[in-house]
Amino acid sequence: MIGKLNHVAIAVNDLDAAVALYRDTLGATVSEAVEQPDHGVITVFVELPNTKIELLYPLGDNSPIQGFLNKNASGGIHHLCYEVEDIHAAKDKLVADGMRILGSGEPRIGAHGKPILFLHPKDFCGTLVELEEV
Ligand SMILES: CC[C@@H](C(=O)O)C(=O)SCCNC(=O)CCNC(=O)[C@H](O)C(C)(C)COP(=O)(O)OP(=O)(O)OC[C@H]1O[C@@H](n2cnc3c(N)ncnc32)[C@H](O)[C@@H]1OP(=O)(O)O
Ligand SMILES: [Co+2]
Repeated sequence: MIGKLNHVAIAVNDLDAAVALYRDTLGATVSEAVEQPDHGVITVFVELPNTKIELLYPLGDNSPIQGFLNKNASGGIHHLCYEVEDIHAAKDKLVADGMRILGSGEPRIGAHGKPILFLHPKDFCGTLVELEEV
């Protein structure tokens, strides 16, 4: 079902410092910061030859990453995003297999303008998983 690794997301407490680290210290190509009000985060994408790093910073009072940052003061790997061809077919199979879809349970539009959904970390080896239809 899953295809390529679309991105690895890292939650950060200092977005400017994280951008400087990837752009200036590691020499990567880094996007502008984009507010994602529907998701309660600000995103910066770091382009790598084989995948992307998504730097996440909280936006608003109810950011879904705030609890994670409260527990991880230095930030840390927040989720992995795998590509799927048909997100509704993927969702139906996962639900049939007893996996929990987070939020409303229905796909939403993500940072790349494509449908995404999130799977509960307790169902996936302690790792929050995002699926993105490509
Ligand atoms: C920009 C759009 C999009 C894209 O296109 O790329 C994005 O990436 S948006 C990114 C931000 N959005 C989300 O993360 C949405 C899905 N996340 C959630 O719904 C919540 O963050 C959560 C996963 C349900 C966690 O909610 P929270 O309130 O912080 O914690 P809980 O207490 O409910 O956590 C239960 C349990 O799970 C552990 N946990 C929490 N977050 C993670 C994580 N990122 N990775 C691994 N484990 C995680 C948490 O520690 C709790 O465990 P216990 O302490 O053992 O109970
Ligand atoms: Co993501």
